[in-house]
Amino acid sequence: MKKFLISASILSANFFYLGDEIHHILSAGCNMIHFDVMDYHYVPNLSLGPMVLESIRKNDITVPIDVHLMVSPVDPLIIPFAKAGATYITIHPETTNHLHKTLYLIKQSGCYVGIALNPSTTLDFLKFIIKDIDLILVMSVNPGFGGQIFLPGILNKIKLISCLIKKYNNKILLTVDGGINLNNISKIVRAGADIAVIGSALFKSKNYVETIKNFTQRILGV
Ligand SMILES: O=C(CO)[C@@H](O)[C@H](O)COP(=O)(O)O
Repeated sequence: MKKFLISASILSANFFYLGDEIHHILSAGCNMIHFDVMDYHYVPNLSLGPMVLESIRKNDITVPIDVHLMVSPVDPLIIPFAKAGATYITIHPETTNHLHKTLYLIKQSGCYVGIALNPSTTLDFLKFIIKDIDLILVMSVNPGFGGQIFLPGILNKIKLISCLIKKYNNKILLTVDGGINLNNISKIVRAGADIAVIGSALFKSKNYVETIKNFTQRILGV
């Protein structure tokens, strides 16, 4: 049985104190870091580059880091983020012309392979790559910004993907990203998720320890 993990989306952190923010969320009990990369082209926002990731790794942060590349074209950024210390590299299928080649490039770079699905992305193509991936990131908001509202229709999509994973490749980690809060976390766990990416519900809260404790209670209560 997979242990349910909480991944902190540092896009919502206070960048002035990024190092402290990371230490605080990890000592509060977060298991992973979610690192959003945006290029002002694939999504209408600009965020973090490999230098920031490298600084995080140079400061003894050893937890898994999922680098979510919301950039197009995606291939040129895979090696720089792998070298900077990514554990998972997660890409959107529409940001490459040759998906298998891109997945292979991630694997060759020494990282685990993730695929991100926008709310409107259908699941048909998954059967052709399901043996080649380690993580599926189900977007429950349209990518580009933290602080958006969870799209309730995505719960069914999580259930469908969870069934596919159980049938074809049970090692895949099913991750849900966008608008997760204390009111919907139980439903997300029940739908079959393995990892919750949490941004504003964590970083905009007053007390990270309390917040993670509250999330954990709800997760364990499922
Ligand atoms: O990738 C994205 C948005 O594009 C997410 O990782 C968000 O940054 C999650 O933040 P919240 O929705 O939890 O505030």
